Amino acid sequence: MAERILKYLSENDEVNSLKLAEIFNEDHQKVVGALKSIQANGDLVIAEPVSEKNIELTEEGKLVAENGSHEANLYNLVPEEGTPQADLMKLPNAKVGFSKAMSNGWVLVDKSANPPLVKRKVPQIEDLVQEQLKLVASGDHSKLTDKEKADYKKRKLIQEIVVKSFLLKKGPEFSLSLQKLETDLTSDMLTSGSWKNLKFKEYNFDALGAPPSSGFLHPLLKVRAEFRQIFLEMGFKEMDTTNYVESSFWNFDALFQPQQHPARDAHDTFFVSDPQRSDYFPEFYLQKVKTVHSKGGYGSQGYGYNWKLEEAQKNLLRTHTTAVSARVLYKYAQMPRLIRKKNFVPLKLFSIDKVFRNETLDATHLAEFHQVEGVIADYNLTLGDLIGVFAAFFEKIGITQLQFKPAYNPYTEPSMEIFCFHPGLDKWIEIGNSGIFRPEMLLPMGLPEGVVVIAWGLSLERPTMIKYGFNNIRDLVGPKVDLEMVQKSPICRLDKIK
Ligand SMILES: N[C@@H](Cc1ccccc1)C(=O)O
Repeated sequence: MAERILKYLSENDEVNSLKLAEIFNEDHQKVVGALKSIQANGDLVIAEPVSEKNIELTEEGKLVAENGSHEANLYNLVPEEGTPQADLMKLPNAKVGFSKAMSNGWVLVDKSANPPLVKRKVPQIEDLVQEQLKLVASGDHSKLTDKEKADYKKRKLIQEIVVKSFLLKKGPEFSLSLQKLETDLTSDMLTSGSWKNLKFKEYNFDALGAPPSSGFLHPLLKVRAEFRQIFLEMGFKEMDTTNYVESSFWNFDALFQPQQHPARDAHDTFFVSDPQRSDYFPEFYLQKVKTVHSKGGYGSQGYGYNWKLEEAQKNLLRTHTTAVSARVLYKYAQMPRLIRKKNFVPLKLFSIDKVFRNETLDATHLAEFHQVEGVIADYNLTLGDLIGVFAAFFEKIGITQLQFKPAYNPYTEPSMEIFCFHPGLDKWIEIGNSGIFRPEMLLPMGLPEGVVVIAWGLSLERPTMIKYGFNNIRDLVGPKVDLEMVQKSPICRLDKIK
């Protein structure tokens, strides 16, 4: 094809690529493809982009061109003696057909009859609409007046399209043949020095690449990747959240949640039946947790109840990733070198993973979801720091308007619910929960007094639903998910809202 184009140009001064496609009886796209490979060889051909407006038939327009206009079809159905209007109106497209046939003066309504009859007003008609649309179909629309074009456009019978093509002329390096371009620089070419005389194909950085046949990332994973990137940019390290099964001890007790706390109830928590219990706990720490719950300490009076090991041993599907934060903070507190007062190494941690709650399922709730959690430990942190970190974190995901509402968590004091203004939905929505971990949680772990830990958590599903415009969580997670949606969803960018 490329050589045919060059030959044609050697005999003619210029030609449009659309015209060439017609002459060669080939697809225009193929001509353009061949043109690109000629251009890769150098300035053999000059190609000026041309864009022209054209009109073409819509799907409905094609039907009319083939079978006649709605008004003509209606007229043809009206018998000599007339027909009841109600019967006529049952036919497809009768409404448009009738009103056009009336305004063309083709039919009339005889109201003296009962029921009223539609009758022919003229003995014969000419279906100009069909004739003109046939012309458009054959590529000639010069006979249509602007008014007619506007009318057919309004009736959605034709549509305007922009046709892009190229005007081709000989270029300064014009030649009749193409040199084969090298795509690889080989060691042979280097040792023999032949590369000096060879022409190399240019990289096409715009190439789309072969579509992968599998391995598409689900939108949730795309948003997770974006959140992870933000945490990493802000200097956070990722916690290992690979164990979904936790003991009640780490999920609740370590977090100073009393054993009668309603969240432990089977209504909210999925308990594991096999293995039902965990046996190993760091004994020294366990005793401290027991004491702080039952008797208090560190300036707290505790809850004053009889803390039971059996309750703490119960295995469950973790209800929040804060269980992992507790484990990691405890481990950290066991590393004396890192937590020594004068050179305490501050911690910035995050995790994004699944949690499980036995909730009533509805359009926005499932029994499992992902939590995005951030934790910072250092001396002298305040609520102001917590708010400042949020401002920075949420700005990176495009949320700039934040509001906080006092809340209650057994393990944080103070606690704040985080709301953001969503310009798309035009309202304030709750996106997360946060707070400063209580001394009753941190001091039994062995963290030095004075170390403050601020933390927050949000769901991954909510921003994903907002970002991708889902109203029902079942469209995003579960057996009803449309796999094509997964393949077609674009990369998520949590762009800044200006
Ligand atoms: N764990 C809390 C979120 C949270 C994390 C850290 C601090 C405060 C709150 C929840 O499940 O909602």
